[in-house]
Amino acid sequence: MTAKVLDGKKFAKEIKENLAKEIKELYDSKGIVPGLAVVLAGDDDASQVYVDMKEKACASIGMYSKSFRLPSTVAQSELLDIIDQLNRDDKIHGILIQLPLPEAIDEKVVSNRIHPEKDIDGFHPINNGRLLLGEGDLAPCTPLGIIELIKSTGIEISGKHAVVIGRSNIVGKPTGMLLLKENATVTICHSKTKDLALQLKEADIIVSAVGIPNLVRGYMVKEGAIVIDAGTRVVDNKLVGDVNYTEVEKIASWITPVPGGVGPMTIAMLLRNTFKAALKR
Ligand SMILES: Nc1nc2c(c(=O)[nH]1)N[C@@H](CN(C=O)c1ccc(C(=O)N[C@@H](CCC(=O)O)C(=O)O)cc1)CN2
Repeated sequence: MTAKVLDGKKFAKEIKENLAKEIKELYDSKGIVPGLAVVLAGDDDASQVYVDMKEKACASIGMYSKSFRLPSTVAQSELLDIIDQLNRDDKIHGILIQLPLPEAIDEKVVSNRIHPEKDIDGFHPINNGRLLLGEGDLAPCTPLGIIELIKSTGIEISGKHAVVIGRSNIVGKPTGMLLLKENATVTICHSKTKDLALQLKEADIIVSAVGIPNLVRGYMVKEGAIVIDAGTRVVDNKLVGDVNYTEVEKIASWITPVPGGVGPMTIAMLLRNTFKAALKR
């Protein structure tokens, strides 16, 4: 068997084209233009690229965007003031603090300052709590993109055994919750998991999100599994995931590439969350 490729880049483009139509309809019917504010602090190269990508994506679908590019020495109080101002700004429906933040800044304090209705990253404890309860609209973007990719295979998630590798608050845990909401039986593996291969062998769906190249090998994967690679690591100037693609594509039914799989879906879901937040106003 050779796995079919889950082309996140192509799928994200289709989602953005649909959103562009919906944004036009929203403007024509209610005069509302969804607005996203992106706050970047520090000079992390990858973050600069992601913020540029977000600005371009907004412009391409007719969404208003406003960016703040602050030095790594920015005071936490200044960041909080900016968020307070954006919380009050009627043109802004979504606020995103690009992670990682400089070390001196408390990520939790800053993220929690965003009004839950404008928290299009879905990181606020209120939105996390809603996700845990199987309610709410604003879940984190990468996990939402992962679910969309799995659904696009046409394979029913309900009743399947899904194994998520990684327990981060941004990807692993919320992906587990979203899979549970879709009635999968979910196992979350992490650095203390004793026998990863044993867990994976029973998985119909594997989502790996740890940033360890070559973690998921061909022999660990069940024939016909869907394998989603949300890991990212730069090795020799190249972006690589967690999955040994060459080995796993021979066993899986569907597989995401890195790059071009989960990454582009993150931005598509960010735009969709911002649109949803604008609809609620
Ligand atoms: N506030 C947030 N910060 C971060 C998030 C997030 O969801 N919210 N996620 C990541 C970075 N990220 C978005 O912010 C992101 C990562 C990767 C991609 C992407 O499209 N990657 C491409 C490759 C792009 C390239 O480097 O050339 C791919 O995988 O094909 C988009 C967004 C951490 N911070």
